[in-house]
Amino acid sequence: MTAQNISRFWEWGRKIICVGRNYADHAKELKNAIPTEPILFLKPPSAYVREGSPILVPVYTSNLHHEVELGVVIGKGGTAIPQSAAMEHVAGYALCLDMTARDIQDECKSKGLPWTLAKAFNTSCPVSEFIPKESIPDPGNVKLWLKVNDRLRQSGCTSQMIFSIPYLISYISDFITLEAGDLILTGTPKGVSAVQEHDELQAGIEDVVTMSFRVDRPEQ
Ligand SMILES: CC(=O)CC(=O)C(=O)O
Ligand SMILES: [Mg+2]
Repeated sequence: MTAQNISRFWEWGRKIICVGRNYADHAKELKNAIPTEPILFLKPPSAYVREGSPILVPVYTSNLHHEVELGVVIGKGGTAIPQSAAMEHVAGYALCLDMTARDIQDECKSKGLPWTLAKAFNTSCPVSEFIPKESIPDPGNVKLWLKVNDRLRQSGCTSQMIFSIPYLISYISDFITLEAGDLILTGTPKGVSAVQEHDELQAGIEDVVTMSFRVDRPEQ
């Protein structure tokens, strides 16, 4: 195997592990209980989409939501990683969107079914360029924002997370072995809302990165 460059982590074909309801203000806006333990779900590597390519609205949803999130890129794998060593496993970060077919998620929730079709479809994980670890000295205190067609929809700070990044790395690695190239989506702050075909999404981490994506329908 040729040497892989972590700054192109989306090409590694590794796991995307997502944390749900990690911000109390978002849990409340969807009338969900505040979790006492992290809620986890997965996206496949085929969910990645990079700037220059569109976010495609699945044909089966009429309520596709944006969720802006800080992504943590794992640089060194491990199992049962203690919180005290967790940050040694981080290579860097990425700004991410957890695109969610909210109507499908609501239906799955009411039937007690998994969220796969709501969360893991193609292009459900737009990502920014790789952000080296040194560029975000305190990942527990960074401001995230998202605009749709120039209107601010989400603005939050990772200091509002219920479970910290070291806690999440340690918790996840107790159940799922982390590997270099894995990405952890750390949850979204409040302000999630629907997007439509032709919308322009812009998102950023204050003073660090911005990215933009257009929303489209797949060709039939
Ligand atoms: C209710 C959700 O979709 C959970 C989620 O993904 C989040 O970021 O919170
Ligand atoms: Mg999310």
